[in-house]
Amino acid sequence: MPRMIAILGTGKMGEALLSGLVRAGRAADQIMVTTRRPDRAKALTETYGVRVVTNLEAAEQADALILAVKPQDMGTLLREIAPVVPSDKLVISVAAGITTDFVQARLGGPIPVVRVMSNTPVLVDEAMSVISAGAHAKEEHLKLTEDLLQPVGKVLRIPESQQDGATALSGSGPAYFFYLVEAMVDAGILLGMPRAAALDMVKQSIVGAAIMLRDSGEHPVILREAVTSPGGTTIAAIAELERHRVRAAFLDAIEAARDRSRELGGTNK
Ligand SMILES: NC(=O)C1=CN([C@@H]2O[C@H](COP(=O)(O)OP(=O)(O)OC[C@H]3O[C@@H](n4cnc5c(N)ncnc54)[C@H](O)[C@@H]3O)[C@@H](O)[C@H]2O)C=CC1
Ligand SMILES: O=C(O)[C@@H]1CCC=N1
Repeated sequence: MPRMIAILGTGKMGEALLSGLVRAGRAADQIMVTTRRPDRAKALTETYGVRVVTNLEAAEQADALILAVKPQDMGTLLREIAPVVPSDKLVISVAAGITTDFVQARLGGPIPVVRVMSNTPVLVDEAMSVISAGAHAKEEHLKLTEDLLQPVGKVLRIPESQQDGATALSGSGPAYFFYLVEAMVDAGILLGMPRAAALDMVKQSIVGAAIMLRDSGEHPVILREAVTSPGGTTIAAIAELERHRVRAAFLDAIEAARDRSRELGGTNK
């Protein structure tokens, strides 16, 4: 395990990872964070007891760097820290679209880079994190990355060529489920239910369905068929979803997210 870890760019994702490291038992004095805003620095120190440092201090002093700035800010950050990052430092990038080649080229030298796409359920130790090794990252670097991420959820190794797809599927994935919940609650309102009651019904349904899917080992088609009585209510709803081409909309939507991930990597200089 790296003795000192630094998170550079501690926004929503950076903080989610920070909270996971702390819950997993890492001492606050073994984590450094960087931010752009002084009020954010104060809040992170007060909440987690971690040291807020500059990007250069983090890059010099930490054994592993987690880069969690937006893809659009990655080029600037890498240019800033490149002069002080030694070639044996593990660099983990969690940014959508940013390739390990992009990071290596800007840091210079044979730096071990691991690309990660996680998601916000890191906050409840139920993240889906997918990881890929850059050209100079070895088994030990993948193992270290897994050790960091396993306490906050599931970790899967994938080829880097699948990272943009995974970003669209599991990185953005939680947002699709929240969107679905919003839409279903609206349907409850349309049917005359109080908002709070509709939200309770939908939340418990999605949690129950998610746990069945995870724990039963059954295929989702089987689970859906078990709900769908012949001539019943569910098939009436499914018929409307099919009529509105909701499945096709998901295929197009996730393809668009994959394309946007590629674009974010490509447009950054
Ligand atoms: N939000 C999400 O669900 C997920 C986000 N990601 C990735 O995580 C990264 C961050 O995303 P969010 O946390 O949503 O964005 P965010 O905007 O909340 O966080 C980025 C943070 O980096 C800081 N920052 C920017 N440039 C900096 C610099 N040079 N030095 C220090 N701090 C700097 C910003 O002030 C901000 O606090 C992105 O690359 C995104 O693709 C990955 C998976 C899921
Ligand atoms: O929306 C985004 O760009 C980030 C990457 C995956 C989830 N959120």
